[in-house]
Amino acid sequence: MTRLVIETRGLTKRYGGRAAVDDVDLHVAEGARYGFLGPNGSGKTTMVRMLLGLVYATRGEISVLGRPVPSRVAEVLPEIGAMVEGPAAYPHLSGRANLALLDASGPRRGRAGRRRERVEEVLERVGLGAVDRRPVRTYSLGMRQRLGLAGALLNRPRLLVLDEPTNGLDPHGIREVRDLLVTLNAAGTTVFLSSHLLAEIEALCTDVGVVDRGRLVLEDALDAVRGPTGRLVVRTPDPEAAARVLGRAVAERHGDTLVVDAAPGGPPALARHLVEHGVPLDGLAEQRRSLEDVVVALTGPGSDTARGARRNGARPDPTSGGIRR
Ligand SMILES: Nc1ncnc2c1ncn2[C@@H]1O[C@H](COP(=O)(O)OP(=O)(O)OP(=O)(O)O)[C@@H](O)[C@H]1O
Repeated sequence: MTRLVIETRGLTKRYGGRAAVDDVDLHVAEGARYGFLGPNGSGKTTMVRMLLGLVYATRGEISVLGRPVPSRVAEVLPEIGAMVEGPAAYPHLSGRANLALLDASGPRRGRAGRRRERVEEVLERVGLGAVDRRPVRTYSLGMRQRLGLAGALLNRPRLLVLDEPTNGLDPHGIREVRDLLVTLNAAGTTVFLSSHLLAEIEALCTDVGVVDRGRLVLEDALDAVRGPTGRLVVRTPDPEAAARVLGRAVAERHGDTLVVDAAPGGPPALARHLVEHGVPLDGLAEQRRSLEDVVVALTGPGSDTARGARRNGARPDPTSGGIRR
């Protein structure tokens, strides 16, 4: 049985009459890269803060690394690396000096030399090693974000809990953070991150939880969410000929790409049929549902989650179902 490193039951946080987090049962398996997806204001930060014992729930239970939170949160914090809502740092000190302070205030032990090594190591890991001794007030937002991530790594944590870790990063920085999280995860760290970017979760995560106005509307493995649509995607330098040969089986056409209703025999039979009729092929693949389609289907096209997902860079892709023109 898979071990859960985060589990909540009926977790609810009310501010006045309004539920910021509403009756959420969350399940984060050990070894996962879990994306908690929702638009601004859907309750992500509140959830992250409750997991870390920074905000108390109105109702419900939380277990992190097998211990109840908040009652035994002090036991688990040394095993967690966290970054919540724009990392705080002393602006007049360098990134190094900030990390050294953080390290000294943490549970880590060791001689001064070892502590210095630890700081250098995490600075290198997040790509700030070359940033010399500039004060943090001269850092860009992306650099501050990396510094926060470096702080989260000091513990060599078993679990990383990150609230919008790529906020403020340029595409290059986003890719670097993604690669870093994949590397850490491959070495055994479970990653829980919140994001309002559907494309980011699709690119990085193994599991997804979708939150809409405080409620968890979907939780599953991304592979399961992105199941086959029953159609095939054909790429060909001669789409006219392919369209003639395939006739009514063609459901959609976009440039050199055709989306075709699957026939008995699947991709091999279709490839044979096309080649026998002289249609050259560049590619043939099963079409899979996109996370965007699933989110829209669950929350409605006008929902905050669906709109936010589209606004924030989910690109139409014919290899995924639901291309819209
Ligand atoms: N301390 C607070 N007092 C009152 N309302 C709050 C408080 N913190 C959050 N809320 C409300 O709870 C809801 C969820 O906020 P939360 O910050 O958790 O969402 P979020 O998904 O993290 O959004 P964002 O990405 O904008 O931070 C919002 O309506 C917010 O206004």
